[in-house]
Amino acid sequence: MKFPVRIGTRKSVMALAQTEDIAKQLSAAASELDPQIIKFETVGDSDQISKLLPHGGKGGAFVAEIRAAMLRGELHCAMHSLKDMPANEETPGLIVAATLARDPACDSLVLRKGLTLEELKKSRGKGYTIGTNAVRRAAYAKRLFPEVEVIHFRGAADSRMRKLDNREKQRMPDGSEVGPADALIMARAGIERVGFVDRIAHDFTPEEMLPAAGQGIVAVECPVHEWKTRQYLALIDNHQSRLCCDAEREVLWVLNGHCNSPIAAHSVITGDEMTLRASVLDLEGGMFIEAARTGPANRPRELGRTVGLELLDKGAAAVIEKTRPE
Ligand SMILES: NCc1[nH]cc(CCC(=O)O)c1CC(=O)O
Repeated sequence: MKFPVRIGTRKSVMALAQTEDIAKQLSAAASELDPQIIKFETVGDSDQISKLLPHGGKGGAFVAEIRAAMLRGELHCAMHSLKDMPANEETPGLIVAATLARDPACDSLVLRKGLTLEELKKSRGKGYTIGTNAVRRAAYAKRLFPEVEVIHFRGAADSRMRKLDNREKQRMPDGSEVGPADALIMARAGIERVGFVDRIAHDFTPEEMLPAAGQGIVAVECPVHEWKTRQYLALIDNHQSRLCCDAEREVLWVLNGHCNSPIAAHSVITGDEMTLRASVLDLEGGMFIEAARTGPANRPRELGRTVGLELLDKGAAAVIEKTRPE
């Protein structure tokens, strides 16, 4: 007897690769399972021009429609990039039932053909454009290449690559155009999942660019009452990922971040200790508030709370409020 498991996902190349990974891990963990991938086109995907805010930010744009389908009982579970899941609002009735083993958490630099990292460094970015829509990446990019122009650039990972290579401009919400981009900053995990690893010119170290909370972790969300599904998902839950997830998301929770908050949080486990670093950046990249602590790896929320409170002590709330969408 086969048990169907209906897994909801967005239908971008990256999202499908992540969902196929879940399906493969479930089949390997329990041969009686028959994972089925149910594809959704979300507002966040179909509208590639607007900033995400009109759709309720990342959480609203990408996560809400699939969550609603789960709550209606149409799905057993759903794939999310943990990074895209808001941490400052709970969805009653849903739980993160599995976090897969983490892929690299770092951000990477991708360059158009003909441009080298040396040239970008030597020029301090002068005369070049870097495409990203993340305030965090923009702020770090400005610190690394002070004279670079950061331009709004969004779309699925594979379509960003195509726009870079074809030297396409990016249309803006008000009808104007920016670009083309000379370089992009994207998550290494996403680049790997869409098959463009050979285009990576540089992996940023955590000192150069601290990743977003949850970056590189695929999460499976599930209705709390789906006991059978939860039991199966427990088989593919990775303990270390879960600890990092809890620590990094606690920082977001303490800071009451919003979808556009310039917050970074990244944890590393060594033996039975965890080191958690987090930062809050102001929009122009002029101000970096940072905190780092090491503590027992099996107390991730305590560590997250300590680091979050230290950031607040150092003035993080004012910076976060400044960037809050109207
Ligand atoms: N916002 C889109 C998104 N959500 C998760 C990833 C990367 C993969 C991951 O962090 O698991 C990306 C693309 C990017 O940030 O470049």
